[in-house]
Amino acid sequence: DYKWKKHDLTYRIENYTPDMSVAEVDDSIKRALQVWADVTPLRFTRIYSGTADIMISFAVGDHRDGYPFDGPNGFLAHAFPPFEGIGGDAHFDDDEKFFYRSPQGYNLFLVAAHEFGHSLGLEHSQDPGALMYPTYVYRDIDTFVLPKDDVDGIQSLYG
Ligand SMILES: CC(C)C[C@H](C(=O)NO)C(=O)N[C@@H](CC(=O)O)C(=O)NCc1ccccc1
Ligand SMILES: [Ca+2]
Ligand SMILES: [Zn+2]
Ligand SMILES: [Zn+2]
Repeated sequence: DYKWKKHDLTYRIENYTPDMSVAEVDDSIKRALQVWADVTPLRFTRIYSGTADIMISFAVGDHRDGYPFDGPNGFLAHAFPPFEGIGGDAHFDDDEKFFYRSPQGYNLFLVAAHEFGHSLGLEHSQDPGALMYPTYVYRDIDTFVLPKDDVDGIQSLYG
């Protein structure tokens, strides 16, 4: 079980997608981390330079980590479990169209919340209602509540 040995984690947004405004990306990322902070002792602090525990970036195709992206659709993003170095980092495929609030395309908040589950040590879930289910499902982000399977999963690591 990979898990963070500390509860105060830092994150850094290294670059931005042209699909959304900077403020919309910042808010989506912040709220996606808050989903997990709400149910654990974990706290997330944003930094603007240097190396954060969770380095967040948008990339296309081969971006030199051995897991190249694949153009539109297919893989949307990936994140590394909490081991040293690249562990925790989340990469988003910028060949996707990310949205802030529209049900079309892919909602950045939902994708990021899923990825940060991986960044914190969660694997995929078999529960079709879980956020950590392997494939993206649109959900109304205004009424989004972290499904029980995901709460149980993260609390088994950091409860
Ligand atoms: C084997 C991994 C690298 C596949 C990758 C993933 O799970 N990233 O976390 C991924 O991009 N999965 C696609 C689905 C797929 O490739 O079939 C996805 O939609 N991931 C983002 C996602 C999944 C569930 C809820 C929200 C977002
Ligand atoms: Ca893709
Ligand atoms: Zn990557
Ligand atoms: Zn995943």
